[in-house]
Amino acid sequence: MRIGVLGSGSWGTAIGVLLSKKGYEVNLWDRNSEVIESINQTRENIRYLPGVLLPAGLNGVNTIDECVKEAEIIVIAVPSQAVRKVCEQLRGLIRSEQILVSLAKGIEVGTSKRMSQVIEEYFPDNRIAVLSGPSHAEEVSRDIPTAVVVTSKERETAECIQDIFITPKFRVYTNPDVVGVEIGGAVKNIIAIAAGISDGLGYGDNTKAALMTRGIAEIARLGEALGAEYLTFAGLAGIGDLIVTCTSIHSRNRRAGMLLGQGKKLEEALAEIRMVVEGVNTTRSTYELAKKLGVDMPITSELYRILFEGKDPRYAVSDLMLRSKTHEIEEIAVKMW
Ligand SMILES: NC(=O)C1=CN([C@@H]2O[C@H](COP(=O)(O)OP(=O)(O)OC[C@H]3O[C@@H](n4cnc5c(N)ncnc54)[C@H](OP(=O)(O)O)[C@@H]3O)[C@@H](O)[C@H]2O)C=CC1
Ligand SMILES: O=C(CO)COP(=O)(O)O
Repeated sequence: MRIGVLGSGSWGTAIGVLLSKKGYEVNLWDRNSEVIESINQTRENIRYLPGVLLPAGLNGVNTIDECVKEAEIIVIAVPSQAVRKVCEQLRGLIRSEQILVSLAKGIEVGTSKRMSQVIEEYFPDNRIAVLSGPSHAEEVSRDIPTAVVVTSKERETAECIQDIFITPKFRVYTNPDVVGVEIGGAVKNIIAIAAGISDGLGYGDNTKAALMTRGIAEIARLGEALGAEYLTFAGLAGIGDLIVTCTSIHSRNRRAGMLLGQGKKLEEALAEIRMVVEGVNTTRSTYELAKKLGVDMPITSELYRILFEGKDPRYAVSDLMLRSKTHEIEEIAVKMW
């Protein structure tokens, strides 16, 4: 089987390593031909995944056409705001029997669309799957045990991708809740920036636990308003990914937050990280979406003010603490009192 991976950033490369180690022939494309040349010559992605040997079955290619032409599976591994641009480039190159797998975790700015919705706009006749969950590229590429989830509208598509991606070190579960899996994967990045800010300000474990727990509450509120199943947020794409992103040294979202908490400006933080920090754009799109749907998302709203209106993070924390007092879980309060 041949698989085409679009985007040789850290995640595209790590997934390329996993699939080629499993014996598939993997073509890896990137818009930057120097990266591809360097990958083919040195067998390492020095910029995005240093220290990981790229197997011989992982082949860098220079054109998107060459990458997808003979592939049965096409993996889209670019940042979320670039998914539409890549779909534009794929127009006329895709056959209806090819399965498209989205790895991007974000919500599109301007349309508030999930990534599978963007892809479906361009390729309505193709089967589409989404792979998500707690999975840092630095660990997956080094065979560190990881568990993720794959979702699709069709059970067969999810199970097909499960079979292709699963390894003894990369356990893949299926979940039919496309909305829940995509919302969990996208919105946890907002909470991870907030958790990083808390660390950068020198706050403690209590603060972070509060942010994570109240964070999953607002993620689930948004998800349910969009039709997701509440229990998905108790799973790998929900609390699982939230835990790893809020606590890992590998998380770019958390690291960006730490720099903001230490007093850096957003532009300075992003320039220092030099990789995508999905939570920034997703804060904008989620803030707009929550406003439109009338969903209360206090952490997202405060982060929006910090990122885009220059609010001092310390005032944001105290404004969160001083909100009017309320029940922890409204449904339980109504049921039991
Ligand atoms: N890294 C991880 O551990 C994980 C990441 N993800 C998700 O995967 C997605 C990709 O992230 P990741 O690989 O980490 O990002 P990186 O920042 O590591 O790499 C992004 C890659 O996408 C390329 N790119 C950026 N814009 C475009 C564009 N318009 N057209 C084509 N290529 C483009 C970049 O090219 P260039 O160098 O030229 O800018 C780079 O090769 C994100 O949504 C992320 O949330 C999900 C799970 C784990
Ligand atoms: O989604 C991820 C891990 O599951 C990657 O998170 P970061 O983009 O914050 O590094």
